[in-house]
Amino acid sequence: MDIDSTTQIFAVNYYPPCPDPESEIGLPPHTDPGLMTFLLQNGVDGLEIQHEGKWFPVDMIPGTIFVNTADHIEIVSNGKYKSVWHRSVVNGKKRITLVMGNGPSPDTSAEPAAPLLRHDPAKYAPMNYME
Ligand SMILES: O=C(O)CCC(=O)C(=O)O
Ligand SMILES: [Fe+2]
Repeated sequence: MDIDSTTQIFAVNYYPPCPDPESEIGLPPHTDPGLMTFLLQNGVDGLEIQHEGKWFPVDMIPGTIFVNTADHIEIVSNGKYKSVWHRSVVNGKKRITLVMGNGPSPDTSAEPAAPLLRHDPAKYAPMNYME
């Protein structure tokens, strides 16, 4: 995969305090495009990741950056690293997150890395960022 030029996405998420967290969702389940996503937060937890069909809260260590594997890593690694399904729940506190997504340029075709195909068939067809 050619990564001479890249796509960087920067997003700020604001989750206001919610009086009824049980019946609301901050951000619905999704995976991120790109290779990896870096996330910082204001000390208030709310991110959850899915593992074997169940949701688990991320107990973020203060002062650290949380790194999520994203869609292109799954393709390039031929499925060895999965793109993590995640969502955000709300609670009674204001929550702010800074999210930085990193990936190849939009027209770059991502495909399973050739050395990984010596013993295994390709599980993904080549596709570009927008697909
Ligand atoms: O704010 C969060 O906890 C997650 C944000 C997120 O997943 C995203 O912006 O893609
Ligand atoms: Fe995300």
